[in-house]
Amino acid sequence: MLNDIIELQGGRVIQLFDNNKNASSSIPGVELLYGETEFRRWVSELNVPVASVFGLVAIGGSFGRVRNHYHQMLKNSGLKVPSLISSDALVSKASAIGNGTQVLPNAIVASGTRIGDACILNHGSQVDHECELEHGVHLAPGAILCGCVKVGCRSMVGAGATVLPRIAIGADTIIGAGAVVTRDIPDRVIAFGNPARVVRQRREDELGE
Ligand SMILES: CC(=O)SCCNC(=O)CCNC(=O)[C@H](O)C(C)(C)COP(=O)(O)OP(=O)(O)OC[C@H]1O[C@@H](n2cnc3c(N)ncnc32)[C@H](O)[C@@H]1OP(=O)(O)O
Repeated sequence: MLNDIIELQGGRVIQLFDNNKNASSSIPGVELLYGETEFRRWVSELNVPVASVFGLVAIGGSFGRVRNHYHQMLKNSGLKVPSLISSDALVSKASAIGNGTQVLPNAIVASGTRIGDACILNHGSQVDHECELEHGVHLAPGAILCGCVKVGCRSMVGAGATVLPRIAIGADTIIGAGAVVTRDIPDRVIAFGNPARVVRQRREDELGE
């Protein structure tokens, strides 16, 4: 989908990178290189100014920490890391969206919201007035944040979950798909159900590198 949005906006993907040696290119005609060393070599051999090339991290799921890491790596390499907003999303001019954040088709962002860097607002997600999302948050498809909700760094709100007004969700937390969140949820836990209850802590190895 990111490639579709990029092409619709007149851009073109020229290179893909992955850490997984078994991965293959998802875009016909676009080469896939592996690992950070290859990335740095590619940047050093660019025959255009590095700041004229855009970079984006395409890592979803609950890997906010990994997404933030590579977002920072792209920025440190000198690439431009803009937000990518689908023309089929509805984003209030009175909202602030951070670098590297991706807003996919049918997402809605209301006025007075503040969204950090390297976030994903997936298809059909809704962020109502005056919400605050820290860096690396992922709203899965159809997740709904009512007004004045806060979501901490790297947390994920699962598909179709609803978070009631003025609720605060901590950092590195996952709200399970379909949950209805009626109370504040702390850092680094998994919570789901209606009403959502904390089910367990997240282990270090679940947070990514
Ligand atoms: C484009 C995209 O696809 S973006 C990605 C979108 N992905 C999502 O929205 C997924 C969000 N993740 C979830 O909802 C996951 O199920 C998690 C994170 C809540 C799983 O948490 P875990 O602690 O690992 O739970 P686990 O999978 O071991 O399941 C434990 C029990 O909870 C139940 N359970 C798991 N998730 C949920 C849920 N969201 N709501 C209700 N019950 C659930 C399971 O059925 C299982 O029940 P059982 O013990 O009776 O068999």
